[in-house]
Amino acid sequence: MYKIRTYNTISVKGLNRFSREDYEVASELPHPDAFLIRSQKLHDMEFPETLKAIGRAGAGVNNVPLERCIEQGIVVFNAPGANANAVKELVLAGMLLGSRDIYAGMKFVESLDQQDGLDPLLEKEKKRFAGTELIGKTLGVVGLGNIGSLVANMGLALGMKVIGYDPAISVEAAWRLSSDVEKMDNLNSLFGRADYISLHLPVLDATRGLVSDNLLSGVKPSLVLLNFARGEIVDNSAIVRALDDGRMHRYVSDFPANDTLRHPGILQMPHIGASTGEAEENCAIMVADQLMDFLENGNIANSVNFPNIALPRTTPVRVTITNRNVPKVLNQITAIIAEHDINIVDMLNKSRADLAYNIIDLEACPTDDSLDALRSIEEVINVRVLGSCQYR
Ligand SMILES: NC(=O)C1=CN([C@@H]2O[C@H](COP(=O)(O)OP(=O)(O)OC[C@H]3O[C@@H](n4cnc5c(N)ncnc54)[C@H](O)[C@@H]3O)[C@@H](O)[C@H]2O)C=CC1
Ligand SMILES: O=C(O)CCC(=O)C(=O)O
Repeated sequence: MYKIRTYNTISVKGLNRFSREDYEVASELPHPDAFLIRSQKLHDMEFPETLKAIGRAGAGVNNVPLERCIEQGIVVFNAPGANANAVKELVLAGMLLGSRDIYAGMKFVESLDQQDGLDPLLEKEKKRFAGTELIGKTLGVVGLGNIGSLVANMGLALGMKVIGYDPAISVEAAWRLSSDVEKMDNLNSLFGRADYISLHLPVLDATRGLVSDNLLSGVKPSLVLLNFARGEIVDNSAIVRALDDGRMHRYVSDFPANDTLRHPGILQMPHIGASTGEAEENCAIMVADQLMDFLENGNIANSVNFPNIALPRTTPVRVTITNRNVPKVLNQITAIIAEHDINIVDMLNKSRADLAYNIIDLEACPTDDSLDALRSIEEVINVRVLGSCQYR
């Protein structure tokens, strides 16, 4: 029986992927094989020894200590693209909220009491809530991955001029992106040209505090900056300074913080970019399927720290081995298996940065001695036996 410990609200459709015969799934569960999480912060948590995988039902993995997971041989999965449409649609709402004074207008209407002269009052006051249109304006998109490429294409569909910046765009994302999106190789020029800027990049050491006084020094006073990426990418004090000095128009953010609360130029939402039934389902299903294929078959898809790897099952007995990616480990592994007279029927080895991962299908169950020998190789981080001899 595999054990999945859940954190946060995970869609039932995803949880139902785990069969009741083979999986125990609960929020309070000792000795879990895997965690299934959304925004749960794991940096300060000590991991149980049994933990083999973490499934992040979403895109951003800044809540997971990736380096520690590499050291401990824990595979971290995410759900690339599964919530991208939900975020794109909320960006559209953010752009409209940033350019028309919808929110203030609605608050004004809510403040009114029943009265005889309602119509003339509305007609008199409505000029306070006038705005501008999106058509013809320039949208700058920073980060052209799953979400950014959808936002960029949406901007074109709305009749906007779209400029984009992504120094590490993937081949798939580049294919998704319309050729009408102008590629910029300089972030300062993008910030100088855009009327709307939408951020869709991950928070990394290199992107923390990226939107700073420097970038905001040359922006248009009409600028609406949208942050549905992460709060840490933006220096909030620089935003407040730019708004207070009239150097930009609005900041629309999915990441409220103490220093941005109640500012008239800041419109904030409680991190709801991915909060739609569809996105929650897509993410949970994708990650549940990935966790099951890993736990049952050792295959890895959409990992952010391990190589992606899949080998069709050729025998009922499969061993997976994670090791540090240095020369000669594979030789030692195959030599030990041969010394114990076990035939290898099929195997696959892949590496990613400092890690290597092996899937080995065997003709017979490995003996305790052979497993001890494999585990004692200095660079081996973990060894799992899958299939009919899960005795260790
Ligand atoms: N508000 C919300 O609820 C949600 C927020 N997010 C956030 O949005 C981020 C992006 O999500 P996806 O598009 O799904 O990820 P993705 O991985 O598909 O795309 C991220 C893109 O950012 C690019 N990038 C990396 N460093 C960059 C830099 N310095 N400048 C410009 N581009 C850079 C990458 O090359 C990649 O193409 C996530 O990392 C997460 O933090 C994602 C989903 C929901
Ligand atoms: O699970 C959520 O609601 C957060 C989504 C998110 O921020 C992400 O996928 O990166």
